[in-house]
Amino acid sequence: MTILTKIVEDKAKRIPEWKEKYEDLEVPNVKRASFIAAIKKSSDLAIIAEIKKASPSKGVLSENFAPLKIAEAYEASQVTCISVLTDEAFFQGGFPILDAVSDKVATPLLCKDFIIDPIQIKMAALHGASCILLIAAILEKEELVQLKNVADKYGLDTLVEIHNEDEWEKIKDLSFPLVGINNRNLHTFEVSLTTTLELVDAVKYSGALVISESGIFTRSDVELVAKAGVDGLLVGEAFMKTDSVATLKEEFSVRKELRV
Ligand SMILES: O=P(O)(O)OC[C@@H](O)[C@@H](O)c1c[nH]c2ccccc12
Repeated sequence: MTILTKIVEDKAKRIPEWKEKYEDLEVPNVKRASFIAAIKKSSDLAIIAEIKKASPSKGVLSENFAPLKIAEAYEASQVTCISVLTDEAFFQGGFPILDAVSDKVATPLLCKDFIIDPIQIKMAALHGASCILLIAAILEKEELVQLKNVADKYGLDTLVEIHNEDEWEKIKDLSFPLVGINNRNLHTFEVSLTTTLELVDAVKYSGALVISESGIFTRSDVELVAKAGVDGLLVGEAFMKTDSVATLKEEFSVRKELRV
C-alpha cells in the first residue's frame, strides 16, 4: 500500500463525520478573490507559496509553525497566491488554518487537500478558499467532472494536478483551465523537474495555464521550468525553511517573457 492510498483511505473514513457537520450549512454567496485571474494578471511568473507544517515525505518542516505570520509575510512579499494544507493526519494542517489565513490576507487561497467528496469542496468554500485542488491520480474521470461542477457551483476555481502522461490523457478533453504538473510522485515521493519538462508542451497546447509543483529550491530550478513555458510555480518546502520569505520571493521572480 502506498502513502497516497493510505491518505485516501483515511480521508474516506472522515467523510461521514464532515457530512453530518456541514451538510445543512449554507455557503454564503461571497465575492472570492479569483485565483486564476491573479495568475493571468501577474506580469511575473505566478508564485503560489504554500503553508505546510509537515509532510509524509519530509516530516516536520517548521518546528515553530506560525501560519498567520507566514501568510502575512507571503502577502507582504506579494506572492500571487497562497496554498494552505488542510489535511490534518499527514500534513498537520487543517481547515481552521485556512479560515484564519483567509481572515488575515486578501491573497487568493488554494485549499490543498485530497478531495474525494463534494463535502470537502463545501468546507473549502466555507473556510475562505478561492480554489480547490483535484488530484487526477486518485479520481476517475467522471469524478473529476462531478467535483469540478461542485466547485463551479460555489464560485471556486479548480487546479487539477497530474504527474504523468496517463493522467494527462485522463483529463485532457475536460477543459480544465488550470493544470498543475506535480514533480513529486505521490506514491513513491520521488521528485524530478523532468516531469514538468515532459508534460508542459501538451498541457500548454490545450490552452490551459500550467503550474509546476514541488521540488523547486533554487533560482536555476525556477529558470528551468520557466524556460520550459510554465505560467507559475507552487513552492512549499523552500519557503517554509527560508529565513527570509521576501528574499526568496525576489530570487524566484522571473518575467513571463522568459518563457518560450
Ligand atoms: O514542498 P514542495 O516540494 O515545494 O512542494 C509543494 C507542493 O507542490 C506539494 O506540497 C504538493 C503538491 N501536490 C500536492 C498534493 C497534496 C499535498 C501536497 C502537495
